[in-house]
Amino acid sequence: MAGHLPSGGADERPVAIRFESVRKEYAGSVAVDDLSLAVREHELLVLVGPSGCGKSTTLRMANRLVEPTAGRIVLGEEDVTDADPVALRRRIGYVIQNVGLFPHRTVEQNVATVPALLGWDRRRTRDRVAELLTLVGLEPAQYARRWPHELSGGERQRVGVARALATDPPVLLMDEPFGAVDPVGRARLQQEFIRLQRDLGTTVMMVTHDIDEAVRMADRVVVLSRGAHVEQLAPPLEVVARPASPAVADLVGRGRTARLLALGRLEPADLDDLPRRDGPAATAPSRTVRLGAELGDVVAALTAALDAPDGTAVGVLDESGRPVGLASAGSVVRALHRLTAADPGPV
Ligand SMILES: Nc1ncnc2c1ncn2[C@@H]1O[C@H](COP(=O)(O)OP(=O)(O)OP(=O)(O)O)[C@@H](O)[C@H]1O
Repeated sequence: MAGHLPSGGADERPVAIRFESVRKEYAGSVAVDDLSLAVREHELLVLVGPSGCGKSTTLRMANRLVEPTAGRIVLGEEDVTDADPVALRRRIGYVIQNVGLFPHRTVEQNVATVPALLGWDRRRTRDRVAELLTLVGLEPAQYARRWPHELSGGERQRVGVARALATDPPVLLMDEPFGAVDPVGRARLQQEFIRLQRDLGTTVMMVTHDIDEAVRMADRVVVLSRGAHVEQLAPPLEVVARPASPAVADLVGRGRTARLLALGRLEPADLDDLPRRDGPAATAPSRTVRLGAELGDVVAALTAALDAPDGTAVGVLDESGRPVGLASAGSVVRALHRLTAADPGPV
């Protein structure tokens, strides 16, 4: 799912938000020590790290809900510390856990919060609300007049996203946006949100403490440790395959193989050769996968093939459906070695 930006391409894009040597102290204790970080336009950047490492503080400094003690935050060309905080927050969408919908306003009124502040006329507001509710998968006729307490957790979260997107802000900040949603609803919301974000091209900076959510959603992951110290900033597969420090390895450690299987893909170097035509008669495997398939899908195909007479390998087809080799358990292990090698080239 992740990694839709061209390899390395994120670094060539213009910067949407830049943190320059940012520091935040609370009554003498340091929440963010010395953070420098650039969020590129249109990217979905996810901050992940243990509780108390400074993720929320970092996010909240971008829209001036928290004032930095030192350093600069630049939004596009503009120093955020010079911006009027209220005007700034209208330009930056913000979604938090449990959404913070206004309980005594309907769904429609909640989504229309910022348009109302901006003095949009009724018709424009109503059209935009309908458009946004449709965008986040809530049928306007069914949902616009409901109250927040008449919604499920996932539906509330969708309304929160619609509200944050009401004026089509170029930048969206999200703090544990799906934290209160059950695991099944959460996975669906994540997928839908990624699609929405790509369609709209919104730059998103998101905070989570869930490494799985981070690697599933991010274009790039920032792993933080105490004081918002950057342990690693890289695409998801790189973080999982080659943790840059013991702290990252610790975060990724449990379930790392499963994550590699979800993120890694089958490449030509992983394959077993096709049986030679003049060799012992071999039946073509009945199951096949595509070159470039997720390793997890290769494992699933191998597992399903176990009952077949030729059960230790599956055929591999290229884009045009031509057989190019076989994939066995050995292929999967080779792929894992390749991905986690010290210098595997671009991933
Ligand atoms: N308003 C505040 N006053 C004093 N200390 C604060 C305040 N807000 C945060 N802190 C402290 O700053 C540090 C970083 O907090 P922050 O909320 O940014 O962490 P976090 O990584 O988002 O944590 P979590 O995942 O638990 O939400 C913590 O030690 C916290 O106790």
